[in-house]
Amino acid sequence: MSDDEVYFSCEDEDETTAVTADSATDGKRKLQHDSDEETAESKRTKSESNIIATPSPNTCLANRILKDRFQLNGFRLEQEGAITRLLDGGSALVVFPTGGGKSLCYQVPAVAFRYQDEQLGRQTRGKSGVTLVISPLIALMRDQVDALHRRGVKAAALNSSMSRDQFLAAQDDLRNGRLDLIYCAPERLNSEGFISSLKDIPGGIRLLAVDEAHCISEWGHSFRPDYLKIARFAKEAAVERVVCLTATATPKVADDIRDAFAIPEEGLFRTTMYRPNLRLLAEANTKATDYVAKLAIHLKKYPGPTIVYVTIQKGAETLAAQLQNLGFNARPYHAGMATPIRAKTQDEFLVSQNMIVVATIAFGMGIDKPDIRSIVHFDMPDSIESYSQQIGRAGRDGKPSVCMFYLATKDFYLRNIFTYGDRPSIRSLRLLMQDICSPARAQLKAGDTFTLSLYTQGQETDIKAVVLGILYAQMELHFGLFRAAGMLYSRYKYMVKKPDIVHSDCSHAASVIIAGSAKASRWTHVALDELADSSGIPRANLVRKIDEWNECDAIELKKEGVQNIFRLERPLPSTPQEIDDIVHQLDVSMHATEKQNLARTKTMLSLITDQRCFSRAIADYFGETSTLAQECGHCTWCETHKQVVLPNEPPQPPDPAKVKKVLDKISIRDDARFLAKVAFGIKSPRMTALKVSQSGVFESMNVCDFLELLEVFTEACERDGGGSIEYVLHRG
Ligand SMILES: Nc1ncnc2c1ncn2[C@@H]1O[C@H](COP(=O)(O)OP(=O)(O)OP(=O)(O)O)[C@@H](O)[C@H]1O
Repeated sequence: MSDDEVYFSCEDEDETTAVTADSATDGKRKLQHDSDEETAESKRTKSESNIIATPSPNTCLANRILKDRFQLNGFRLEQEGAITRLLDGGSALVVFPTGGGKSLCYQVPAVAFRYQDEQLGRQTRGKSGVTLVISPLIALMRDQVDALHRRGVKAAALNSSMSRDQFLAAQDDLRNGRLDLIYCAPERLNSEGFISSLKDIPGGIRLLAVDEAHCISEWGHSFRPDYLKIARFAKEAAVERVVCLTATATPKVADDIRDAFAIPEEGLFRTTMYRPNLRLLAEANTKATDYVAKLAIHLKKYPGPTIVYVTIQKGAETLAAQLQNLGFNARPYHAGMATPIRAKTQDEFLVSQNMIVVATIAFGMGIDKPDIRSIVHFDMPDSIESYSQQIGRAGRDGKPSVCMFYLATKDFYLRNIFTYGDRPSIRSLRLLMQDICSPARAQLKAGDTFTLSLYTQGQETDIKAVVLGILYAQMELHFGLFRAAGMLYSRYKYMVKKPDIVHSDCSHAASVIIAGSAKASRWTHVALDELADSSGIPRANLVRKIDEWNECDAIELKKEGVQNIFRLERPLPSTPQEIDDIVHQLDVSMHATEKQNLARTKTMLSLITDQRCFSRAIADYFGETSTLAQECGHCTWCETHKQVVLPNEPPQPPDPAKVKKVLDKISIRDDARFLAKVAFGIKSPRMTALKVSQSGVFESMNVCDFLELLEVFTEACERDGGGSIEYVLHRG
């Protein structure tokens, strides 16, 4: 089908055009900021469509595109409302469960803008702008782009898995207005180059679609700091309208998303998570239980395609092997496995009638298999959000399916490893701030840039990469210290493939590079910073020259040593007091995150152990005002009216002999949290450097409560004069 084969078959085409002109002008060229006029307008549209059966012109256009371009017969529940709102110029928050059809909510408008513009004579061809989709999942981007191409929609993704040629072609298409949709990961918004290239798109960004939008909220279960920058970007790039999409948003998270993107209340489109065909079962087991034997009985009783969720990669491998030994067609799946093996497992699962995938959370996103008959939680998920998303993968064909949750006290150990492992010690935060605010950087002014390797800094300060990312986002967004401006590579090396091009290049940059490079046996190494300093040619010009050779295939290029670039918004803090203030505030915020994660585990536990219907509890958690009865009739509570009780297996108090052994083996006294992590079994960069795992004391006190360990080791550090300060989290 060609571009132009989407026709308007509304009964009255003239009216279509006339009303479209009205509504589209309202939302033109700006983010909708909850103006009274627009609120009234969209309310009127909603209530009118209830009274009169005639759909609005934009609804007509959306339906036509759905049918002609996507070959689908009609919209599901709230899709039409959300898409119409976007085409009317408003922004929206779409909360549909997994598989609910969120993607169409931006794909249909992305195709529609051109037709809207042509109808209105508003834009000339190729200047209808683009829909920018921010998605964290590269595999999902690829699948969606392929599916859109099959439907004749012009879409591309910009991501690290693409070849250079694909990347350049996509950028060229984008610059020249040949794309309806462009996908990228949130991290790309850290690149000043990418952001400035978006400014030149003919017609601008008509719609910004933010997938997995719950990641923007610090209350969400998977907060990602780069998401906070998307809202700032939306304002600065004069994005016309925004659609945020998520499968899980509590009322608090939904409010956060709406606040960040100025989406008024009527822009929220939520459908229920409730699935009448899912039986939600749970049982609690004691330490003495043979969990694998129990699982085997369950899997025999409920055959069919099954996903068994576990928390850690090793757990997936071990359990899959145990099930194979028992004769099941079981396979592991986790992010640590090679991509071709993962792809094979996924492909086989999609067509299998009896396969069991033992997986970490890495499995499931984008899997749209209708006949998954069973989901098992062998370990406790991190939140109700994750639980509901995972059970939502069962029974999409509407047939009865079973979800089993095995609860045990061992689950808390793993959850605590994540929760406590993510909190850096005061020592780490202090080292971080001292490194950032080094005397050399104290000379820099607002607008100047500095570079550093986050990898090296993480190692030196003993902070995990993901946590470092959160801390940097806070320094950027809460303290306004600097902005991430992109990345550069500290080491370049090349092999000449077309000597005629390289050696006949008589530009100044080329001769400086050729003269200043050092040839080893295979590769020629270029020390760019030194060359830039000695030649006076800006580094960027040297990089451009090397990239130019690479783009015309004259060289094979390798870039190494990633450095992050930051542009200062104001001079960095220089006095110890200023630095200490920031350290303290960062610690307070990390403490709050720790508390939130503990509360999330507790809420997950209550869902299973309270005396109430599981389905009702999930609906209440997400603030659904659905018509679901007080009891669903098909969960463990409704079926038995017996409470699932967690066995009373409390942690053991720290054994002084074991504490002494840790202190004997590890001489560190400036970081009590580090010692508690060693004893509990939480890895950290400093531990790897000191080879602590070979000391015989790593994980030696994993039966204890982490906070009790922290108290004991804090006392030991104070006694031994290490001066470790830790704010111990109070219970309750
Ligand atoms: N109106 C519709 N009619 C028929 N099929 C639809 C409709 N809307 C979506 N679908 C189909 O439903 C499936 C799931 O859609 P989609 O991938 O957009 O869901 P999603 O909400 O993004 O799910 P996830 O949260 O898992 O990413 C797709 O195969 C899609 O083609």
